[in-house]
Amino acid sequence: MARAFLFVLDSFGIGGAPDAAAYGDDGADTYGHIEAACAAGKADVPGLREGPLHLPNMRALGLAHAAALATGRDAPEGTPTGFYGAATETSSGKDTPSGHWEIAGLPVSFDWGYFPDTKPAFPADFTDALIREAKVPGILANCHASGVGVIEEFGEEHIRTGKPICYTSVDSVIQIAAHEEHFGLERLYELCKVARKLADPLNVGRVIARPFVGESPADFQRTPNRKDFATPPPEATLLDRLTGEGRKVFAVGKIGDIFAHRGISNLRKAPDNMAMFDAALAAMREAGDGDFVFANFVDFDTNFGHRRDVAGYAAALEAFDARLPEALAQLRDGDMLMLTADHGCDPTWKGTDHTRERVPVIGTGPGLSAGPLGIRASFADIGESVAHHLGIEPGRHGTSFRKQLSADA
Ligand SMILES: O=P(O)(O)O[C@H]1O[C@H](CO)[C@@H](O)[C@H]1O
Ligand SMILES: [Mn+2]
Ligand SMILES: [Mn+2]
Repeated sequence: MARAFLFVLDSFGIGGAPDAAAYGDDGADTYGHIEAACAAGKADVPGLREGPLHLPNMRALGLAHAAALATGRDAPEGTPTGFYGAATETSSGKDTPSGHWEIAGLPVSFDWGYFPDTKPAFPADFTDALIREAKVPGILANCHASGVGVIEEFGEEHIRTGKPICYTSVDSVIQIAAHEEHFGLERLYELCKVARKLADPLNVGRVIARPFVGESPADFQRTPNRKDFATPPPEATLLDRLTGEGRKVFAVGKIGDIFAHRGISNLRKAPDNMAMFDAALAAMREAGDGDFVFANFVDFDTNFGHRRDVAGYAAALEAFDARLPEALAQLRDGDMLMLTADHGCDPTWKGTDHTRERVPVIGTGPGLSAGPLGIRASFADIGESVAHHLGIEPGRHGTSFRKQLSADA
């Protein structure tokens, strides 16, 4: 029997999406632009990082080769030790649930509900019902916003009035920021549950609790107690199919929230990428034959992509890459480790939102052959390859590339 480990570097796109122009993202390339900025000395922050982007372990697996495939650039020198390809998203949303559900074999074929970039952004019916049912004195913001800025702007008024800060973005989200102590963390979660119920008829992908601490704009800070209230996937995902066969699915980081806690046998959350890496390694040690470890590393997106912090993103990639050998050292016969992403969030791009990009598919395992997988037509090929590797029936979407990885294929 086999085991499979899939690590999602949240927002680590590699450019080249054929439909990027439709999103205003033509040319967006998270990896390519970070690498170029580093090479040009524009991501030198003494004490944090300096010099060219240093990702020796992901490059060895084939990251730069995958990026060349995605963008049509010339392949770099060297022969990767892993299998590598680039995957194109077929779901229309460039958001986290769309990306992850498609990776797990379920492309999103319906349209999410979005809110217009107007003030107010939320329909009056929704806002009125939220205020009434959650018994809050009103709401603040009610617009498109970036999470850190909106807390700086409305945080003090929120503490004074008890009105939660409600905002959205180009994603299908309702985000609610509230102070962990003045408003209360549990109360914020309860408020989000009311918002979740009211958001269902609007087809909104996620309601997100964004707790923060601090007393003034100078020291307001979001805490790791963020919680996503996602709508459940409309069909069985790889996770449901695996647990339905009695396999264990270990969800690390945000994975549990993204799948509305369906198809998950074992949940591990952690406050940051390095702690999530520890949690992923622990799950790898515990996984038995036929089991699946699915981990999301969210700091890339939340702390650096949306914040358009190139040096921070580069440093986070370098820290992740430096730990990859620990995961590789855990691999035993029958194992497959893959790295991918759910969308882009190019820190050199305009605005603060995600960017439409292809994602890398790189991986390895004892006995799996190295070499190119080409451009995969859907992220679903990743989940289908996991299904194939773990020996369960194919799903309805995507094409497995697992056979290409057999030495005897
Ligand atoms: O600016 P913050 O609050 O981090 O918001 C970001 O986080 C949300 C969820 O990933 C996205 O929709 C994006 O708007
Ligand atoms: Mn994401
Ligand atoms: Mn994001």
